[in-house]
Amino acid sequence: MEVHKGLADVVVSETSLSAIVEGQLSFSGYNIDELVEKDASFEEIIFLLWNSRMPSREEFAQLQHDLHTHMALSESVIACLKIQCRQNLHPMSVLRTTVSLLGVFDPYAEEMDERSVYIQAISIQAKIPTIVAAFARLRKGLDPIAPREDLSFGANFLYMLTGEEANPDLVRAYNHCLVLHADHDLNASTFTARVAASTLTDVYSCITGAIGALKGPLHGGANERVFDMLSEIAESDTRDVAGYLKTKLDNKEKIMGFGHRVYKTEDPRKKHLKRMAKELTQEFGKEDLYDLSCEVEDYLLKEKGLIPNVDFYSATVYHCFGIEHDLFTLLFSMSRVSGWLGHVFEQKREATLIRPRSKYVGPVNLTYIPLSEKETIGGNAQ
Ligand SMILES: CC(=O)SCCNC(=O)CCNC(=O)[C@H](O)C(C)(C)COP(=O)(O)OP(=O)(O)OC[C@H]1O[C@@H](n2cnc3c(N)ncnc32)[C@H](O)[C@@H]1OP(=O)(O)O
Ligand SMILES: O=C([O-])CC(=O)C(=O)O
Repeated sequence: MEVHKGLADVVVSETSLSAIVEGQLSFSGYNIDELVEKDASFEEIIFLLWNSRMPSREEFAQLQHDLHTHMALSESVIACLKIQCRQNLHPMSVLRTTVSLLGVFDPYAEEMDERSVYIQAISIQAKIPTIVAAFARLRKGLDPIAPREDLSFGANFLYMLTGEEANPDLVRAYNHCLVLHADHDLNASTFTARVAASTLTDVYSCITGAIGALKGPLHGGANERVFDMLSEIAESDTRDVAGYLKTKLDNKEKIMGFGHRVYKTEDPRKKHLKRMAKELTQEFGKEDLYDLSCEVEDYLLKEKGLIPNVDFYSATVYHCFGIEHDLFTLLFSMSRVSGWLGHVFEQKREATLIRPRSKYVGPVNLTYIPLSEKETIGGNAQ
């Protein structure tokens, strides 16, 4: 039995959502460079990932309407968020629990017909930004802000965080982030969603599992830790980039935001995020953060041949949006959920159970001794 550790390079399904070919990333045939350069809206990408084609104007308007209809949170969900504020929980755990909880309040949650599944999907997609913004405010003792029907998906999130409309440059940059993070082949969280969907379970279960997988530091959780690392270097007395990284590498620690299972020369999303990091740090007088990031990138490429992944420069970009660093991975999930849902639909249509094998390497032919025949430790029978 040949073992494919980590399923590296194993092709387990077909997809028409995203493709990585010769280092280029495309969504249903549209290169991400063009989508970003021509300012495709994140809502168009949601439609694209769910339908494998771009929307007409009418379809786009309908999707926006559906999103706005489902954005608001019920009092019950807000009450549960308040309870979670009192615990020392990571915000990704709060999101995971709250998305699962949405299913409790959704009368369609256990229905499997196409219309019900669409309502479950649109509700999850629409509510995640509202959950994140409400949680960000509640934990500071502030009231949540209701979503507005006249704002785009990204603008609404930034508005619900602060109660102020964000400036158009920031909204544009945030839309680019949403587009860039939307889907990415069979990454770990998408695979998690597809494994769950392959059992024909409900949509809430699939997305709850995917959020749990994205939270891990080797996946989406890296962006938060990138910021921890940059802060640690910046706040140290010496600001010794080379010394800091060398010690980590000598200790065989992984540097967050670097390395990738598929990309070995460049992550095609990086150039966009690096450009945005440069522009936004200039706008907000945080050039030191950008310069430090470039120093880290140069050192790791030169010394170890390591390249930044999507999580490296996104940390600096999200910081410039004024977002607390423990919420960074939630921003990622706000976008990636569009891809997860597209994959859930695709997997349900494929209707094949995902069930690989493992090679057994444990002991064999042991003799079972009943508990009653076992001596107790120290000889004292209970
Ligand atoms: C959205 C995303 O999920 S992007 C990824 C986010 N994750 C991170 O940034 C966490 C840090 N990176 C990593 O842990 C890894 O690069 C992963 C998990 C992303 C990819 O892992 P794999 O494809 O299994 O690569 P693998 O671990 O085989 O790495 C190959 C070599 O590069 C080294 N390497 C890879 N990434 C790093 C890193 N970030 N820091 C230090 N060394 C690294 C490995 O130690 C290994 O070295 P070796 O051959 O001497 O043992
Ligand atoms: O594809 C991966 O393994 C990780 C990644 O870059 C992503 O999920 O965006």
